[in-house]
Amino acid sequence: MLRKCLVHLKGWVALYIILGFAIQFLSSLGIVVFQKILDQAVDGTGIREITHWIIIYGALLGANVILNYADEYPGAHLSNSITERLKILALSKISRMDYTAYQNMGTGQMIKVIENGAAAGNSILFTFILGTLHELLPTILFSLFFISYYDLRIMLVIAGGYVVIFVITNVLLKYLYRIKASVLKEQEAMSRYSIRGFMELVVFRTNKKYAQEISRLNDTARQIIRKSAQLQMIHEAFFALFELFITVIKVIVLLYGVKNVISGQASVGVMVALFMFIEKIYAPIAIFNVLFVGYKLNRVTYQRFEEFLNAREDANLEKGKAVARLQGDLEFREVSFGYGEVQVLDRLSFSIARGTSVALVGLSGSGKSTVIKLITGLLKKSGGKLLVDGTDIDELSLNSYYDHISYLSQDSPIFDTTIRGNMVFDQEVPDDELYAILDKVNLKDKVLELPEKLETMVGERGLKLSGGERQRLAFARAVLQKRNLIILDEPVSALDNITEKSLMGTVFTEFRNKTVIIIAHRLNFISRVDHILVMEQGKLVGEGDFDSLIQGCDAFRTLWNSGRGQTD
Ligand SMILES: Nc1ncnc2c1ncn2[C@@H]1O[C@H](COP(=O)(O)OP(=O)(O)OP(=O)(O)O)[C@@H](O)[C@H]1O
Repeated sequence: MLRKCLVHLKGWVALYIILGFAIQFLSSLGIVVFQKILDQAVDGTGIREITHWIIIYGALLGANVILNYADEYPGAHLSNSITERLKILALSKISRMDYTAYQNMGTGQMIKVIENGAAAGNSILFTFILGTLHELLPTILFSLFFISYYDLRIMLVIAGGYVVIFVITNVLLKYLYRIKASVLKEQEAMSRYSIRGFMELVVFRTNKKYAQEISRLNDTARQIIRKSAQLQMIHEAFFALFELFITVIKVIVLLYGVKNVISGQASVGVMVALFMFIEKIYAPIAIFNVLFVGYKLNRVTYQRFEEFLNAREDANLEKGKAVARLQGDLEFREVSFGYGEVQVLDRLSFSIARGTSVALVGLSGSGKSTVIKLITGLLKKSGGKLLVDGTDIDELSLNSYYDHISYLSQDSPIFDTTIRGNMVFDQEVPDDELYAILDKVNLKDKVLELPEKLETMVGERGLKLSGGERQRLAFARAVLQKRNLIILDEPVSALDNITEKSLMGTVFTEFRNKTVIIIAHRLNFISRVDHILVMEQGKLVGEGDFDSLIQGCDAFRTLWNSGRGQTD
């Protein structure tokens, strides 16, 4: 994935590296020119000759300033592109991900894995790989080259010392990995605990859950802080170790340098230049060591992101027979489904004829939503056949199937855009038509009252609307879509009885001759549907119209008499 990112940005990468080499070459050349100026001054060369070199020195420094400034642009472009690209990759992964893999991961944990992973990916590519190629490598190469030009032995000692430190680093790294992996796990747990608290203020406040969650977070945070401090100290130890090594080299160079200057074997300029190169080489080698440790640790984080990117995908989204037209005939033939070992549906069989309205009823946990998720292709059956217009759903391309269905779930059926955007996405539909539909779902007056009317932004998950208004707006979208299969998963749970009655009236007129599948706990409108399926513990225990079920199905009668079906 990271390689793909680099290839995608190859032009910028090449420019960034070339600029890095140019900057370091000019800067090293500057030191050599400085050494010449110093030695000529000590030797008593004429001022005209020296001025000539000083102008060259100034020009080199000036050119370097300009290149350094120009270098900022590709740097900023690359660092931002990498993070954003990885986040886009993550969202596009979710668009293809198998639904059960998505459920298993959990939103809070997934967000942390993505955030950490994108940041780690950026550190690996930009900070480590590109940072090494752009700055560290040219600095080290040019410095070693020029040091060897003055004294080959010093160059060899520095290069050898570096190898020793690098080996020690690698040994210590194994210990660091373990701490890092456990910090990551704690961070993901923290995100998992906190994300619902951030998102669902009302539920948490009224259930007085915040105190418990905050105490849980406190424990986790303490672990993270302790382990992160440990990590930081070990990390910094690499830097300190190398600094110590370079200090020894500097003392040795000073000792020999002063001796050679006194005996006339070396010039002051050469000694100063050597010191400048050692200073120059010290920082990148130490930084490389730290970056290398950072890189190895980031790989641990990135691996978790990669596991997410490699999560199972829904093979049916694109592959399979394209659905050009959907009539809306559905048939479950001995369909079974389970979550792991737990069997939820057991050889379920029923048919839904095109153009009919069907209600799925049953006690909580009886398997209604599971049936809907199988019909929408989110869950995959473990046995039997689920036929859509005579073809098994596993053979259909789901993305083409979705062009023909309207699905309204009970929670957040709204997107963070305008009222218009929620109804039509990006289609052009005249305002008159939109208001006519809003009228049908009892939302026209509300929208006309808003200062920005159809252009009003509804907020994240439609939070600026009431629950019932959100559901009615989602209904307006379904009416406008004019699809042949309409799936309504608890569509009226947030509505009062009067609005519910009027909206269900709209359903039966607007969706006449379409296949409509409704899940509902409240059975107020149940006598109006063509067919009712009664579920109990993953099995069908009755089906028929209202009258026949009231007379012949105990489970249905119990549900009806339990008060759910009584209109106020
Ligand atoms: N992700 C899951 N992992 C494991 N079991 C699950 C999962 N989702 C649902 N179940 C189980 O599957 C069974 C059927 O659940 P389902 O959501 O289909 O019921 P339902 O009839 O729609 O319930 P409700 O009316 O409460 O929404 C339940 O026993 C539930 O505990």
